Amino acid sequence: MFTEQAWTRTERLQRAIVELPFNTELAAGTLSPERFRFYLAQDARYLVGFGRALAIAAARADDHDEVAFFAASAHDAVVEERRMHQSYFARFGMSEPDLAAIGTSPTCLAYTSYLLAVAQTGSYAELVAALLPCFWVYHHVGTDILNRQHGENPYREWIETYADEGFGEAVAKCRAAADRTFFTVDSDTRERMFAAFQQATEYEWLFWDSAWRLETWPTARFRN
Ligand SMILES: Cc1ncc(CO)c(N)n1
Repeated sequence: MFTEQAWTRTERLQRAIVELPFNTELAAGTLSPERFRFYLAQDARYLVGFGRALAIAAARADDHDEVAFFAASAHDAVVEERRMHQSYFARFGMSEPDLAAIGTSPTCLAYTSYLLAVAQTGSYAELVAALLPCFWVYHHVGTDILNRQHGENPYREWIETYADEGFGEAVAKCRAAADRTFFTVDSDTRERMFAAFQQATEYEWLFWDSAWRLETWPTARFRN
């Protein structure tokens, strides 16, 4: 099976993700609103890129269930992006100008560019492997954080979205697509699938870490 092996190969990284300051403070409810707002701004942009990569996966899938799964997920990513705009941005006191003032971070641009590059120039197998951590790592983090909850947490709704059973079903479908595809490809492509899974998981680590650091472009000071 691809998915079990891919998880085992990234086990240390998966543990490091759950233990990142961003996630431990999110779990404790002590994360600063500034860091969460920065994260929301980056994630809204990420979700559009992710949605596009999912739509390409839908177009390239050679299995009809996978066409339906990736097309529905593309829809959900963009709908989720809009929901974030409408509810979270209002709740966390973000206006459109505030959002525009937070530039797309190097990590956000790198992650979405990576997914779109694999979508355009990689194989379908590699693309499925690159998309899987976006579902699986999020669900893993969401579930882990939910299990650590006792009492009030201002970030509870965000936590529940990703710990949700519906999101868990998406993880199962994406895993099934990756495992099915793995059996149909040669050994070189299989290695590329493991590498893509690792790469995307590293980007997941970077995404939370960069939100924690309020990451900006060192070159921003040269802009007019
Ligand atoms: C960075 C990132 N990865 C995965 C998800 C899950 O959709 C998300 N919202 N953001």
